[in-house]
Amino acid sequence: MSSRDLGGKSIILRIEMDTEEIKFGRVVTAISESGGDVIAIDVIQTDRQITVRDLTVTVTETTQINEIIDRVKLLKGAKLIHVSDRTFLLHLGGKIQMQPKTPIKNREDLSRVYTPEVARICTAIHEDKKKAHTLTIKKNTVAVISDGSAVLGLGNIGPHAAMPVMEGKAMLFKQLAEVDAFPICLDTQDTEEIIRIVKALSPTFGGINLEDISSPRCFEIESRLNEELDIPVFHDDQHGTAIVLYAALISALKIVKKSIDEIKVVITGIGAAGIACSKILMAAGVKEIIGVDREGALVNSQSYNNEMWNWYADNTNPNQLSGSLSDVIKDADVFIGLSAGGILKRKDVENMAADPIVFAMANPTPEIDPKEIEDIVGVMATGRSDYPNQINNVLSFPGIFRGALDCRATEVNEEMKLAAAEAIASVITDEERNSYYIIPSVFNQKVVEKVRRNVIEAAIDTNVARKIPKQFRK
Ligand SMILES: NC(=O)c1ccc[n+]([C@@H]2O[C@H](COP(=O)([O-])OP(=O)(O)OC[C@H]3O[C@@H](n4cnc5c(N)ncnc54)[C@H](O)[C@@H]3O)[C@@H](O)[C@H]2O)c1
Ligand SMILES: O=C(O)C[C@H](O)C(=O)O
Ligand SMILES: [Mg+2]
Repeated sequence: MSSRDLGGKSIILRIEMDTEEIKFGRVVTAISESGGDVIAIDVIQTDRQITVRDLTVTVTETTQINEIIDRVKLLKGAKLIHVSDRTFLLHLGGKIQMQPKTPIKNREDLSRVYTPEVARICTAIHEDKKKAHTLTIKKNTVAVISDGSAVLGLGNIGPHAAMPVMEGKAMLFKQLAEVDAFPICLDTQDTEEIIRIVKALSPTFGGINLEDISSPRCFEIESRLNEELDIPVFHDDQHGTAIVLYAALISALKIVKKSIDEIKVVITGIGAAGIACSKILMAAGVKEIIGVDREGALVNSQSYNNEMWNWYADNTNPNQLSGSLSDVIKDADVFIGLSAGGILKRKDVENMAADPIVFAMANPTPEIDPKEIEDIVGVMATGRSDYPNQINNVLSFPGIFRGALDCRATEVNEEMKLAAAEAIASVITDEERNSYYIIPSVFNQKVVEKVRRNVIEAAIDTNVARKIPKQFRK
């Protein structure tokens, strides 16, 4: 695969040219020398001397966009009128909208959906609260709630800046699983206040997907809400990620022919995702996990100002390896990155055991660029959609909530999470599996249906389903 196939971004440059001063070919050459690839040309206006063209240009790195702009501005006879970034264009006005299910065409419709007839529905729900599940959007609606404190790997960028990610999650819920999801970004990072607000919002929703809330606050917020609410509360960055990671690791180990109880795993970023992934791997039989955060490997001889880290240090790193990532990664079979872009070096991967598995899952920039190590890895994966092997929680959250809503589950318990991981892993057959295809694509239609089915079965088996969907009745 060429580097151009990976991570392409495109911009449209509107350029006015004085044909007596500059030839079009010079403009194209300048763009390509700055790393851009002109993939389409639209003539907007032309007369004998002046022509205006829109050039669609793809780049592999965002930094190349500025280089191209600066270079074109220097060309004598060419004037850059404007630059449109297609990603920004797509975000104008946000990415989702509300739509009524039925039109209000006349007075009769009006009195049904609204006063006076709607009052009968309100009274029915007042008399039997369960009816909210059938007579309101609660049946099919999930809140995607963030406080903007750990947005992708961008960190604490606040609630306004978190919104595009939450809108994106809402789109995916709808497109992949027909779940109506509503993004809500809170202007508070106070644990108690978040718990209070989410509880107060909960009557509207059939489930709560917590997103991009940093650790350790995310643990308390999720567990308290789960105790206090009767609808599923699921922190996507913890469990959604762990489920998909586990499915991908089962598959990758088959390729490198290693057994789960013999591998040494190094995980960077001992936050929400890193801790949840570690726990699922321990439950699956991994014996040696070393967690590395900013100050190096977590060891139980140290006491941390973070209860989760103290627990983590007591329950991992059996050989008490200490030091930096480069120190502890020697002979590791698996690297799992859930920290920040660019922190893993080629030298570190060279020091790993034979056929190393590298899952660099930080978003949007992975811990290492796959191109740097493609010749030395056994299996490589990232969290991004523009590289092969996308290990991203989008493979789990749509199907999990689809299943949970369909059986009106009161929670998403451990059995349901494991069942979801098995469902994802089962989509790829032994014949299909190869090092570039360890995990199904987000667009593989079998994923949501298999996850949904497994989640409902596990919910029924563990008595957390309040409704048995028809196809599951014995
Ligand atoms: N691919 C996926 O599906 C997926 C899912 C969840 C999270 N992630 C990614 O994982 C990362 C962490 O997300 P989170 O929700 O756990 O956030 P978090 O804030 O809860 O945890 C991040 C942890 O990484 C540590 N960290 C940051 N920079 C580091 C560095 N240079 N070296 C070592 N440790 C470092 C932080 O100290 C923190 O403990 C983000 O990049 C996020 O995009 C990916
Ligand atoms: O949003 C994503 O792409 C995955 C994950 O939830 C993350 O925070 O990185
Ligand atoms: Mg997230």
